[in-house]
Amino acid sequence: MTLLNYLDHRFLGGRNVSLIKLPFGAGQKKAGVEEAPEYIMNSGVDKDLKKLGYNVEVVDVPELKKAPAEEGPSSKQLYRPLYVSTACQRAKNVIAGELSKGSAVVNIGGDHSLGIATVSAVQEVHPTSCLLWIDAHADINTPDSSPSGNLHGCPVSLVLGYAKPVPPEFEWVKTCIDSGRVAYIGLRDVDPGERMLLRQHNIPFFTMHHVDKYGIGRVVEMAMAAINPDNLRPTHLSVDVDSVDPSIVPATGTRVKGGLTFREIMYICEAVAETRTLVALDVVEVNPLLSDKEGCESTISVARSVIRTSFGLQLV
Ligand SMILES: NC(=[NH2+])NCCC[C@H](N)C(=O)O
Ligand SMILES: [Mn+2]
Ligand SMILES: [Mn+2]
Repeated sequence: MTLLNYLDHRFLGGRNVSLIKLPFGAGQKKAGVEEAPEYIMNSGVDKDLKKLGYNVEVVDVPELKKAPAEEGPSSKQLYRPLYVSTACQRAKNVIAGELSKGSAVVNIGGDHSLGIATVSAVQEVHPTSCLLWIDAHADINTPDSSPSGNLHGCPVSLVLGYAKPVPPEFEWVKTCIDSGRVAYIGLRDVDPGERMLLRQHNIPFFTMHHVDKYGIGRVVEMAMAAINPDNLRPTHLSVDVDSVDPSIVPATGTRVKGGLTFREIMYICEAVAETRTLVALDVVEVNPLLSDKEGCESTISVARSVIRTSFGLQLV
């Protein structure tokens, strides 16, 4: 009997994974999310991946912690647009560099404004890839529709080209993906402007209501059928840990009740691993300062499990 090796990737020749530490948190206002890469790395994710047979490279981008001297005026009511833009431009270059070597990347945030960088980099190197966004939130506010001014609520609108006019700080961001290659799972806190965009552009989204109604198996099947039929596209999986229920992921800045169970998030990662199309994984919004020791450990262990499972832990 021959088994398909779990390392047989459809798009990548080698078995190289770059773990990229992105200590950045100015896409929102709570301190601590920039400390997460250190905590997540210390949980042993590099050893996990080595055990699975990968060559692992750890890349740090420590300069993301340094804010520009002056924020400068912005036309919009955005929080720290210059800092977010500068950091994302830097992160994008580092991520694209790793992807260009033929490696898969794990982008360890940091807050979800880094999605501007991760999607830009993935689409530059793998221009046909699809994006599966796992989140309680849609993060598709435009600078105008954003209720908070926090850019971690806006990355998807920027890469889809929906932010009009584009704030001057983000003119470098290309419209690099189209609505037919983006799907969401886990939504349960969507702003009115976001709902309008999702409907207007026909973006497939599966809320927690759909997860309850159809079960996670059908939901993942429908989401992948919409954006990656027949696994012909590389996959970018962007996991905001607040997609998971706050009872097991309390250390995050925008908790919303009624999230994915541990098995449901693992199922998503397993199903993506099984496609052998994963080129990039984001793990964002862990904030170790927002919970007690136990809550923090639980959150980090979920982040660690997301990484090793997406890279094939359960595959035989
Ligand atoms: N990546 C996140 N946790 N995003 C939360 C976004 C919350 C809200 N929709 C906003 O725009 O501010
Ligand atoms: Mn979120
Ligand atoms: Mn998010």
